[in-house]
Amino acid sequence: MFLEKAQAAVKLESLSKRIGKKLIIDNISMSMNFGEVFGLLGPNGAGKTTIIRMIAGLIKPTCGNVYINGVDVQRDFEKAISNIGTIIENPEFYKHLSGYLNLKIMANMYPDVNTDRINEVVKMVGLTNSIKDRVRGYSLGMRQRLGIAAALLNNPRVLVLDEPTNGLDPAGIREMRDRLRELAHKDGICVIISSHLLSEMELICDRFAIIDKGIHIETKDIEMTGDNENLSVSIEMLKPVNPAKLEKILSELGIRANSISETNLDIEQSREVISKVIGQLVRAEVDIVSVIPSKKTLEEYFIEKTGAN
Ligand SMILES: Nc1ncnc2c1ncn2[C@@H]1O[C@H](COP(=O)(O)OP(=O)(O)OP(=O)(O)O)[C@@H](O)[C@H]1O
Repeated sequence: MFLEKAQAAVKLESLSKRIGKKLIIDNISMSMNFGEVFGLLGPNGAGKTTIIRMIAGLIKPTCGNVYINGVDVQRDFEKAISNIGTIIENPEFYKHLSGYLNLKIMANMYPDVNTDRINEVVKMVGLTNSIKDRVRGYSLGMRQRLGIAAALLNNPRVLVLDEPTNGLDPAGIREMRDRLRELAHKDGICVIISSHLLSEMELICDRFAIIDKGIHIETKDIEMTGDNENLSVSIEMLKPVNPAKLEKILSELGIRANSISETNLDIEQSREVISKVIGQLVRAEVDIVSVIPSKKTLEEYFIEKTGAN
């Protein structure tokens, strides 16, 4: 267990892919860990699917290496790939059969997958109550989850999903998010997903890499997409206050607001200064209703980093 934690689940080392004259992936290096949901974020055509296909061993890199749990995919393909469960394209099922029978048929492809394991993966993706129903009656979200169950049959340590939220409604996306986070955080699986739907990725991922035109722009913790040093907050007041009074309080602290009205004050300052402002307002008998931090969205962050419009 200790070894698994120390070892990257997936390591990309100077990875490039050229198709014809086009350099689709340009010298990408990054690592994904066990127990995390890792996102590949980028606009259409950025190269996310190409990276995922190389991780899953479906296409070969032009140069560089992919290691799965320390095993080089090029050198020891079978051993490396035995650690991976993947859904790259929409999985096909026999619609007239139950979810359970579909899994049973797929389980026959593996030597060690028994009924217990089938029941286990069904539970992991939250399909226990409907697994005996025909797939024809499943919602898209349920089919996606059945696909994940199929990808988990062989007990992979790495799960790779290309655009898993595609086409799902908000409830389906929430369900998918909860399942994927549980697989990572509870079962210790490294879950890698790609998407260009930034707001959803912000909710699902622990870390994400921004990819643009085949280039790795940077990797970030989701927690760090908010401004590290300064925090933007909106302070709402119960009763109208003369803005001049508010301005005076701020100027005594040597700061200015982004905007001031009789009932609202927007400031962007360090946590310490924000705390002082709140203290001064309270001492000046300004009744505060709420202080709401406005976190930078992933979308704003992404646009800032890639200059995309
Ligand atoms: N077999 C191929 N032959 C030629 N070009 C290709 C091939 N596969 C991918 N590409 C090109 O490589 C680039 C990256 O494609 P890729 O599908 O990896 O992007 P993506 O980030 O997954 O995009 P999307 O979000 O639209 O799925 C695109 O410009 C695409 O046209």
